[in-house]
Amino acid sequence: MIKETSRGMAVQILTRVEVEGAYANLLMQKTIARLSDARERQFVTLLVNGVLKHRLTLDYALRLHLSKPMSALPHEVRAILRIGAFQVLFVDKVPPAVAVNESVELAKSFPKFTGLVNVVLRKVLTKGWDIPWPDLKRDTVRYLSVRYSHPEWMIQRWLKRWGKDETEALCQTNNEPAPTWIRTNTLKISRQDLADLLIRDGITVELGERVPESIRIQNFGSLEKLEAFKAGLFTVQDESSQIIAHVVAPEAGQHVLDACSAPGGKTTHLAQMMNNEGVILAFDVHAHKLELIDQLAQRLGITCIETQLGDARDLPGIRLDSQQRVLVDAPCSGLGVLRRRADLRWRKAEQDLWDLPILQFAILERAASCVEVGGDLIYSTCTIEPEENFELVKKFRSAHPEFEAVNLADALPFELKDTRDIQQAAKGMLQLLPQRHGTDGFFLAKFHRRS
Ligand SMILES: C[S@@+](CC[C@H](N)C(=O)[O-])C[C@H]1O[C@@H](n2cnc3c(N)ncnc32)[C@H](O)[C@@H]1O
Repeated sequence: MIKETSRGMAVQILTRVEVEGAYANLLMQKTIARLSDARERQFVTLLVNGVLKHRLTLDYALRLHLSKPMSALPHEVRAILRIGAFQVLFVDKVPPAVAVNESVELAKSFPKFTGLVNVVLRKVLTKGWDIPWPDLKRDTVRYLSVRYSHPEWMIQRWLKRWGKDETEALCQTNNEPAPTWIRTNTLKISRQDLADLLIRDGITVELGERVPESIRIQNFGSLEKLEAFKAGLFTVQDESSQIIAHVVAPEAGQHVLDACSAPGGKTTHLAQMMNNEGVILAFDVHAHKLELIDQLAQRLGITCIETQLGDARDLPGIRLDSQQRVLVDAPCSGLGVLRRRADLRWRKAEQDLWDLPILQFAILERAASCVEVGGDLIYSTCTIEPEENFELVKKFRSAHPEFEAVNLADALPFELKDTRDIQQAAKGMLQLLPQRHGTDGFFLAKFHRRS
């Protein structure tokens, strides 16, 4: 049995993720709840997310000192080696010798492998980053894949689209820790007043430049414990996601449909913009996720949302031409948020980029049929792949001439600077890219139904 220390817990979580395919985030939340010390909880999170993200690089570095493949070792021993190598190579605040000794301690639960863990990690420590990488020029895909721990199929796509330098920059950004953004609940407080409250709680704040409600926060413990959180003064939402409600631009009293709404980040933002007046029909295909919307709305003091269980390809009970605004925040591959979701890169396959656009297109078409004449349709995803974004929108536009593109320069809450973005925006579309914009990868498009 592995000890219940913070490193031991990280080994348990990583083992279950690998063996059972468990979702790292959910499992981690449950497991670290057993720890009373916030710093220990943070350390487990750092180890688990770090190993998940950098797994390919770590295995490459470890394999140099192993006579057999990692797959020949018990799962727990693999996790111990990866955690040890991660601390040695990536974590400055842990002295490398401590990282190795603690890993050897853990490996004592697997006596046959204690010596191996000791020898291999000491070699990793001695070599450091002096690693013989694949040749960058001759084998660019493999180099970028093992150097930045991304699947080769992703690298191949991005290289074709953007070339080596930009692909490398994207991979680097994906490996950085994601910033935490919150959205002010403007039904209850102004952004400045909220920022002042948070500063009094010792939190570092920075007002966002793209969205008038956004605040970037640092140096916080458990957000749920803050009075401002309990009072519903804010919710956690990336700044790029906060752009969407501004582009939808609903007005108080309107009928709005949110076709894929859970867990309710954008739905509740729409409600704020409508001053909680009107009706938002919030659909989702998963009942348990609809409960999250209800809980969030309750905490934020929002009452104009009606959650409805249903497939957005059917939208049962919704009349044609009945909605003034329709949002399709589609289920997608999520390739724009790899820095935020540590294990996502290993959960996706290129096949998803064939299957998802079929679902996305069917949802978009049905949702479009609900837009009233003179109303607006907004499509968004958190991916950077053209099949789910530009190509899908192009197909939709040619099938639906009753919709015209809305120039996003007039709809966005911030000014575009890059000429490429300005040109795209004039055609009603915008692709935010982590490596260019420093945001999550996000796509949005807006169409107006002609009268
Ligand atoms: C990108 S997420 C939506 C995020 C949400 N708009 C927010 O801001 O919090 C996509 C959602 O679509 C839902 N979904 C997937 N397939 C669906 C379908 N066929 N019909 C309706 N919802 C679906 C998923 O359950 C997921 O909650």
